Amino acid sequence: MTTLHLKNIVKRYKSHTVLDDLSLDVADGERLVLFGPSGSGKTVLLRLVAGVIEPDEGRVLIGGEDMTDVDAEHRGVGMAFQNFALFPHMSAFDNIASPLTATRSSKDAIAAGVQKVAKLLKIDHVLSHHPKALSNGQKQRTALARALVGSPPLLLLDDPLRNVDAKLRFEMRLELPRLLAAQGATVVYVTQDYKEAMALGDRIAVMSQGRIRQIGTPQQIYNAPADIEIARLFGDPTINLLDVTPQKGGEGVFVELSNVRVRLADYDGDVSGKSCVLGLRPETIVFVDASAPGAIPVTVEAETPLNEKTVTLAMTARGREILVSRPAGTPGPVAGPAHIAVNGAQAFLFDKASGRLLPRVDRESKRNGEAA
Ligand SMILES: Nc1ncnc2c1ncn2[C@@H]1O[C@H](COP(=O)(O)OP(=O)(O)OP(=O)(O)O)[C@@H](O)[C@H]1O
Repeated sequence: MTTLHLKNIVKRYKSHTVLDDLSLDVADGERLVLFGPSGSGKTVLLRLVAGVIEPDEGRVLIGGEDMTDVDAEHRGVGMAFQNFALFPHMSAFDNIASPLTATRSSKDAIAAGVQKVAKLLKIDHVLSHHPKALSNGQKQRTALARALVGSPPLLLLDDPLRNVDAKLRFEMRLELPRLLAAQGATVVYVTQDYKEAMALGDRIAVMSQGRIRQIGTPQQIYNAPADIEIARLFGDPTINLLDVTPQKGGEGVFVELSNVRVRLADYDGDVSGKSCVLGLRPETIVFVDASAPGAIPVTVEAETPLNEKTVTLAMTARGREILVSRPAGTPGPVAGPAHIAVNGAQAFLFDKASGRLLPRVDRESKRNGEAA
């Protein structure tokens, strides 16, 4: 295990600033996921940590040591990239063994090391095969095995599941955390898949345009996305976003949806009269009877049954579209008039002009303040 510190990294390609004064601290043994849209700079950042490319400005510290000017092979880093990058003329065994061969380990030690990691990744039966005789999933595991075999204290994984089929990706998403924990390395893991990010990361750094926009645990980011763009990146189906102007009434702050008041318990009067965007996760909305308190009339337009959930598109009287998600197998309306209820305590308010999440009332400190 080791630590990684990036200090004020700048990387430019001609006039294009790809990494823009980026700083990042990864703790000993932490699994940090770099998550962001295509082109946000994730791969460049990883290659820079590996020592494959140099920053224009800033420092890279591994285990507290300044490695900015140290060659890739002397950084003690294991890497696996999305395109596998296996040597085509070598067997899977030799591919996996290559980092150990480079350090002149004994033949027995190499064989034992390769066998152990190949068994862990369930590719011990294809070790004699050349890459062209391996499935994509086996290639991906071979590349991963090569990254793991030298037990590097810092492991860099660049979207290693991108080129594998959905079934294997699902399995690996379950297996990888255990595997990486057993390895005991500090891990920086790149993905464009928010589910993978949430399954694998102790923390997630959300990147966009060469900067880290938010960093936190998966739950922190899901439950308090820093802005609308991040809220949209996490969640399937995507979060509902509705223009609203909160008001203050006797019972606190509320917004009106089809003339029905939805109380926002986590917000105070500061947001009253502001142009806002209300964020509602589809899984926090439920279908209810017309007589239920807070029932909002809608028309059900379409229903999409997926494996684990059913997603319904509903339309309010004012023509606002709302997605509702419920676990598969639970009953709900298929078409026509219906009613939904919104849980205001699980809603977000974003400032419409800046897109930033508006601060919620810290109930704990409020309570303490009142007690004092
Ligand atoms: N060698 C290079 N020369 C010029 N521009 C480059 C080079 N390498 C990367 N870039 C640019 O840097 C930006 C960030 O690229 P990067 O590969 O890091 O994105 P990414 O977030 O990893 O995307 P993806 O998820 O699609 O892999 C892109 O605009 C890319 O075109």
